[in-house]
Amino acid sequence: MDGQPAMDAPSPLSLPRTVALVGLMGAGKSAIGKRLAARLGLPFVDADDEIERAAGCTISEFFERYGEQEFRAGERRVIARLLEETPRVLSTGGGAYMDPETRSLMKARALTVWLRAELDVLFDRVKKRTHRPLLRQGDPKEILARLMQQRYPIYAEADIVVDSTAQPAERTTEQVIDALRAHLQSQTTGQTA
Ligand SMILES: Nc1ncnc2c1ncn2[C@@H]1O[C@H](COP(=O)(O)OP(=O)(O)O)[C@@H](O)[C@H]1O
Ligand SMILES: O=C(O)C1=C[C@@H](OP(=O)(O)O)[C@@H](O)[C@H](O)C1
Ligand SMILES: [Mg+2]
Repeated sequence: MDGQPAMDAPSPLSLPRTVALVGLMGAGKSAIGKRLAARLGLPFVDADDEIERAAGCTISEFFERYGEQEFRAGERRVIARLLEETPRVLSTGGGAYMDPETRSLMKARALTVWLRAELDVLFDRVKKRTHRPLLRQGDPKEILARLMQQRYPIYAEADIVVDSTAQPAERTTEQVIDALRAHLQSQTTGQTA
């Protein structure tokens, strides 16, 4: 049996669609997405990186030069393009799923996973970073709390919800894989996840 998987080893996941991570700033979409892609042997793409590449400037510069509305339009175009590619792991920016057009495209073309996190966890992860323009418009913790109120009911429309807690990122990645497996299983057996 050398080189054979153990009898109880889970089978590799076969993903019919791109897995798109949604959630608030600091939820770990970028960090978990990268690990998830490596674990699943899939390409990884971060929509924010693609926007920066396409625009030739940082997200902060984009916001300064053109404003949030233009950013959402660029984000919409970039995500639409990425969703035409073969299945992969796609980390979106926190506002992407709030855009009705982007959201309906993601619902149609991707398996969406909401990384849900509590305020203190989010704040702890974002407080030392300065590259998120929305968090520089006032007190970052208050902004996050307000965005939680506005966005959590919408993020809840995602196919799968996984709690992103103050545990090692590898553990959260495992939980996403388990949740994906359960969801795909329920789809084939006709149960609800
Ligand atoms: N358990 C964890 N899950 C996800 N990120 C974590 C975790 N622990 C620490 N971090 C760190 O928190 C930050 C999360 O930010 P990021 O992945 O950019 O979030 P998002 O893309 O959702 O805004 C990263 O610097 C990451 O390394
Ligand atoms: O929540 C948002 O509206 C945003 C989140 C950011 O991405 P992360 O969620 O990856 O930080 C980035 O897209 C931009 O600063 C706007
Ligand atoms: Mg990110």
